[in-house]
Amino acid sequence: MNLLVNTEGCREALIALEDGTVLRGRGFGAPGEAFGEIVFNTSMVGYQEIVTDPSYAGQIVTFTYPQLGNYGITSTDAQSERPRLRGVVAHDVCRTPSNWQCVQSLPDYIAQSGVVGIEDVDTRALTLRIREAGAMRAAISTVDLDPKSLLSRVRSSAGIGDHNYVADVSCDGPRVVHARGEERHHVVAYDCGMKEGIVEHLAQAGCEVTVVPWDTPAEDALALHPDGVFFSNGPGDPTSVPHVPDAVRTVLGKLPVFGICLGNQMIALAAGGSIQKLPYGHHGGNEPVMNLLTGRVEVTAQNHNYGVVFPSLGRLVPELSGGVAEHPADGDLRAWSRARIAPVVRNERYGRIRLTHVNLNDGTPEGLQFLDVPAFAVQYHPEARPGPNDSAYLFESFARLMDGRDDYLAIDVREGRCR
Ligand SMILES: NC(=O)CC[C@H](N)C(=O)O
Repeated sequence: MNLLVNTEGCREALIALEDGTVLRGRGFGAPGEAFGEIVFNTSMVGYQEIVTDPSYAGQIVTFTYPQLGNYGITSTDAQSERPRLRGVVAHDVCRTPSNWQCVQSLPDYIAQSGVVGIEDVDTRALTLRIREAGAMRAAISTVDLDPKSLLSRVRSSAGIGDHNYVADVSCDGPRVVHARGEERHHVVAYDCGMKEGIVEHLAQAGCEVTVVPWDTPAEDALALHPDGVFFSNGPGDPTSVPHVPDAVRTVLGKLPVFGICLGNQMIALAAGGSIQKLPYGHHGGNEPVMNLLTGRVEVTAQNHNYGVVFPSLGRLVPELSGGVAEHPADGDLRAWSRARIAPVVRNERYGRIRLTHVNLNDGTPEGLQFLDVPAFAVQYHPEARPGPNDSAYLFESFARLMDGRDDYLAIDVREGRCR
């Protein structure tokens, strides 16, 4: 019998939310305090990929799956060099993981990076609060155990939009990742907090990838003579990120462009579109999305709080939108998926832009294709770290766009499967 008692998990801790919710639990990870925006993630596996996803910078993540850390931390699954989120909220955390690849426990891993965790929390109740009140400011503390005091400090803390988190998580200088197998194209990838899984998928699609810092002038990127430019995922409020929409604008029309998540938002902003904050975002591994060009539904991995307002990109072109001249009055884009139409708007800067993907849970836009310049983007995560591989074909789509093909998006999902 193992008589060793691990006292590390016995620290008392509080979590306080801006709406007045305060829950008591036990600390794990680093002791101390974490202030940030609270969101919930519904993935059932993949906590290592989630805690190392740079898009969570500035956020506290509540895991709805009740047990966290069972298979430990491996040397292969991290999406960046260290945990990037501010805090972790869990129901039950495992300190004795079991997995042949395990190199460390989750609590030790996040402690090393100063990330504070709280467990023994009713994460279902907490998630219902976030669903009702929306993503909001919150704090975990193992030092301030007075609910009133912690709550008032949460209410006077900075909001996520007050800081450009992209600058915190991007790389310091360029690096090159070689294509797997035969090199088909050279891509410059703007690292706004780029997940390692995206770099790998681009390399697997035959791209030599030059990863560059987020604020690289577009002229410097073009001077590398790439075949295409990629704009990555990243943290925070997209309207607080300077430079990148300008870089998109310089590149659009000159070279093929692909964007994922924050990259999609940067491309929409470059086209003069607007961004809205969703109530509690999409953070999980089972969001159904319809590809309006093929009618296929992809089960997707997602992690975003903001979304593009599709009508803000332009007026509908009825002859390319099944004769429809008005955007759906309630803003629910599932009307287009039911009608099996991929509507097209006329954008003042870039001409025709097509809606290619729609979220079937809430009718928000998930993909855009520019018809008069070579560019497309998705709001979700085709690299799926963690998540299903249904959308991995989009990396092959980018390669085909760089080959000059028009039909690059309407490919069978099975052709793009992860190798
Ligand atoms: N994963 C991402 O790129 C997220 C984009 C942006 N920070 C959002 O929350 O919407």
